[in-house]
Amino acid sequence: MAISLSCPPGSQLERLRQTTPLVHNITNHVAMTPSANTLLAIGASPLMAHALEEIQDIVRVADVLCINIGTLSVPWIEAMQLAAEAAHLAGKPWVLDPVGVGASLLRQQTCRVLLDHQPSVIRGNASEILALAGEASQSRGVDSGDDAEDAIVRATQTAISLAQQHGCVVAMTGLVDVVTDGKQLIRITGGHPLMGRVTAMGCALSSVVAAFIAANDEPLSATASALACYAYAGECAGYHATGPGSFVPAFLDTLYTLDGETPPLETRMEITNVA
Ligand SMILES: Nc1ncnc2c1ncn2[C@@H]1O[C@H](COP(=O)(O)OP(=O)(O)O)[C@@H](O)[C@H]1O
Ligand SMILES: Cc1ncsc1CCOP(=O)(O)O
Ligand SMILES: [Mg+2]
Repeated sequence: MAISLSCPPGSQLERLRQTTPLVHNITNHVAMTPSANTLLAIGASPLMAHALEEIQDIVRVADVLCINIGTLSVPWIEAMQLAAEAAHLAGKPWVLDPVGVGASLLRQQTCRVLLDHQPSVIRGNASEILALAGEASQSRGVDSGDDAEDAIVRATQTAISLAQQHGCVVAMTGLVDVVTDGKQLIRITGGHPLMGRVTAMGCALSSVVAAFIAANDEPLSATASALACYAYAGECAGYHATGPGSFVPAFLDTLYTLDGETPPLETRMEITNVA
């Protein structure tokens, strides 16, 4: 059953721009600069910080936290745990990006502990969503190997179960994106294959999701809006680009010029009830 969003996506982007949320990122070495540039382009304020000694101060001052496990080390894991706990206790929203969780035991154990601190949103590709739930996946390092139609169908069910189990929103991205809170499922179309040929596009998206949920009250529709903006910008940039090199500046420029008048992002969304 298709229903309309309670809050039009254009106004969610507008609220982001009006409030300029401060997004605290504990992210990987690859994604730091791309994520900061992406947040600035869309209208949020990035802050990268991972020192254990300052992590609670940073959580206190930031509007939202995004934890990305892409390049783990033990001191960073301690900081991630402390940050997630502090955010949860302070009632601040936080996003988990389980980069390459199927690739190592360390990543799996880290995610298990982080999940105890109740993320608001989990954002990953299909292989990461399957691996996070302890299911078999064709994980290929940080890239998804579960892009075939049957794998996506299975991973979508897993995303719904994960959302129900952890009481959070799960965003699973790829050729098609799905967002669920375990009750509703929103399918978002758009984007461009070049998005898979540039590193840290998913990581930066997780940070953008964080900015949207900080600026808006309802995490399910805020996450869907973030994904719809991203998909729209990716599609436009892909149209103008001749390859991954020219895609990146075109993508940042499109995010920067998105506004409330941008063609109906809600037309990219199809909503169904699942529970
Ligand atoms: N083949 C594709 N066609 C359209 N959009 C894509 C494609 N692959 C990835 N994307 C988009 O790229 C962004 C990052 O998603 P994804 O590649 O799944 O993340 P990750 O980089 O973490 O694996 C999402 O907005 C997603 O919709
Ligand atoms: C290549 C790589 N290796 C460790 S983290 C990382 C970046 C992954 O970025 P994304 O998940 O957005 O593709
Ligand atoms: Mg990723």
